[in-house]
Amino acid sequence: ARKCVLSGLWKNELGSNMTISAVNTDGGFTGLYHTAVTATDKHIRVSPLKGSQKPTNQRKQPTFGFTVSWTFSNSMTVFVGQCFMDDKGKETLKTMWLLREEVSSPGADWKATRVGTNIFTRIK
Ligand SMILES: O=C1C=CC(=NNc2ccccc2C(=O)O)C=C1
Repeated sequence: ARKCVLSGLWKNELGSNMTISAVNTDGGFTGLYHTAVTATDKHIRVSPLKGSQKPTNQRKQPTFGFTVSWTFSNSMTVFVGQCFMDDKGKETLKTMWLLREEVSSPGADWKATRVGTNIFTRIK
């Protein structure tokens, strides 16, 4: 199939894994994000994710967004990107993210959000 599908198991260049459930008819999906980032020494590093993608009946390489609510910190990350498929059928999720940390006061708001890129490739 020439369609790039979000459901399944993915890993990013940090070594984090994410599992995305079946995408429902309105493009919604949920999943679990297992971070490789040792942000804290806590062992629980699986966090829930929720997102949506553009339907693939019209699109072959849909855009999507999802939010990870980290279970081990007061931070939140939103990812936005597109699902690409190369001519060999290999799928890649090219994303940018915003990581919002909880800060103690509005005066610290300026330093609360980080931005970056992540590339996810399919596992198995
Ligand atoms: O409280 C925190 C601090 C750092 C975090 N880094 N993980 C990420 C941040 C952005 C993109 C990917 C990841 C990842 O874990 O793969 C997560 C929660």
